[in-house]
Amino acid sequence: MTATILDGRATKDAIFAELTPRVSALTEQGRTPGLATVLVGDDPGSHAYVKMKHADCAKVGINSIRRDLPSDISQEELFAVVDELNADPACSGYIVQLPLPKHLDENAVLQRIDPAKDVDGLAPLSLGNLVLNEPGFRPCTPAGIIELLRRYEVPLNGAQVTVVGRGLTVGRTLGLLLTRRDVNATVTLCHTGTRDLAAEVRRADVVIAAAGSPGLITPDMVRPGAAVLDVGVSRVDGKLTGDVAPEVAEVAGFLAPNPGGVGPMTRAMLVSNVVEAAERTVRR
Ligand SMILES: Nc1nc2c(c(=O)[nH]1)N[C@@H](CN(C=O)c1ccc(C(=O)N[C@@H](CCC(=O)O)C(=O)O)cc1)CN2
Repeated sequence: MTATILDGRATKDAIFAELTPRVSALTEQGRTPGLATVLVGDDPGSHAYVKMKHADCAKVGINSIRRDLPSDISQEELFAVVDELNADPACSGYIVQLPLPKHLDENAVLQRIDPAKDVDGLAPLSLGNLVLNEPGFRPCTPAGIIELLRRYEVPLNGAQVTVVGRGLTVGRTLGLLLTRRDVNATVTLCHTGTRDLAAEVRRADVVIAAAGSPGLITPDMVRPGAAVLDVGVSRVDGKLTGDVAPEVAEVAGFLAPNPGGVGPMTRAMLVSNVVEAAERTVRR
């Protein structure tokens, strides 16, 4: 068996094609959406992601604003940038690229983002809305994973999903989205304290690997026919390496590779959230 590839790049392009007329309609009304990014420091991965986000904006006709800041910026100086973007009418929404340098309080920064502009869905109010099942922006990677599975018709209703990794941007928030009534999956959230990871992965219909541990998921751990999504990011000898061993493609029914799977979907969901933020904004 060779897995059907869950092609995140093609799916992102399809989503962009759906979003472009909505952006054009806003532009005709003088309400072109604007995405701002806040990038602190010189981490090459973060720089690459931010560059891709601005290229995406250009593709669909969204304005972009960049705030690239030095790694020794103080908390107060960073707050001032956040406050400026909260007040800027040209900015429909913005993201603070994570992780931030260790001396900065990430949670305090996320807390300061205007919830109406939180297109990353990672600020406390957005996370609270997710827990309470209230409308609001959803975190981009979990939303992208569910959208990718939906478009390839991988069943989630009643499915056993094993998520590996409990980070904020993927595992923790994905568990909340997958267990909503409208998705209805049963979720096992694994982490470094999980006693028998292989057993948890083996009983899954869908495996989402987001541990950042190269080659962690091996073919013997995967139930034949299962859907496997590789979200882990590590650099091995300068090369992007995922959590899923390449041989898993011979056992899985569906595979979201890394790169080319969930990463582009994260960006598609971000652009979608920016368009929604601009549509919600009442003209002054
Ligand atoms: N504020 C946030 N910070 C981070 C998030 C996030 O959702 N919000 N998630 C990750 C990084 N991330 C988004 O910022 C991200 C990861 C991957 C990709 C992507 O398109 N990857 C490509 C390949 C990239 C490469 O070759 O290096 C792919 O998978 O095909 C986009 C965005 C952490 N920080």
